[in-house]
Amino acid sequence: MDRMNMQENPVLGLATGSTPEGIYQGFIQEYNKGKVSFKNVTTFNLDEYTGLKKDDPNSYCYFMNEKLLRHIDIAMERVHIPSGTAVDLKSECLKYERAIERAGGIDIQVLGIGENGHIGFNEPGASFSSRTHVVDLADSTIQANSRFFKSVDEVPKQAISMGIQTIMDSKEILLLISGEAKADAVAKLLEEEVSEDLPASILKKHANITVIIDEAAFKGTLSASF
Ligand SMILES: O=P(O)(O)OC[C@H]1O[C@](O)(CO)[C@@H](O)[C@@H]1O
Repeated sequence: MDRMNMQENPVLGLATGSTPEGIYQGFIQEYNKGKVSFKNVTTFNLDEYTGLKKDDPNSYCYFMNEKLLRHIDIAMERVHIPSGTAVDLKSECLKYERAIERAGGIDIQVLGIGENGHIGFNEPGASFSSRTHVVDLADSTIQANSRFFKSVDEVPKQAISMGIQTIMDSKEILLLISGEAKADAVAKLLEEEVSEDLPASILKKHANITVIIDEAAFKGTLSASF
């Protein structure tokens, strides 16, 4: 928050999922206290399901509005979330990359991690050189995210996601890891080499990353070496 205040026009990369909700609550609290304004903040979200309309309660657009955007003074024209209902998804991805470039790149990217080590929706096997693209969701991701849907069959099978290179181009990354369900991914991160089989492993090569992890996700592995 302090660093955000220091910059005149910060560009924030935002994530969805349960993990960053506390940060968004913090933003809203600081805004309500009059300590921070989001008027000059530009945001880019990591990803969006394909096929869900913006007002679908399971879309990431809806999530962002509910959890953060409608509570603060951000200018909606500065908010960027890929459109999962665009007629031409490929050109939507290109448009998104260009918009990030035009904004001068992402200053701080807030990031979570999937149970299978995905970042954004870049599943195991995704190329480290990928840019914003349409992805097929892994079965394990569909299962994990089915908790938000009425049934697993309703979970979209595809999404638009910033690519791994897009994420790595962020000037700074804040990686948040919470809960026992992430413990295996964390153990692999600590033990295994950097490999496309574990998308989050590339983060070890980022020059400016902060990791905040809770005890449950850490599961007693006390010799982290990022
Ligand atoms: O924080 P959660 O709900 O475990 O989500 C894990 C990750 O999966 C995604 O939702 C997929 O986009 C990430 O953005 C998120 O960090």
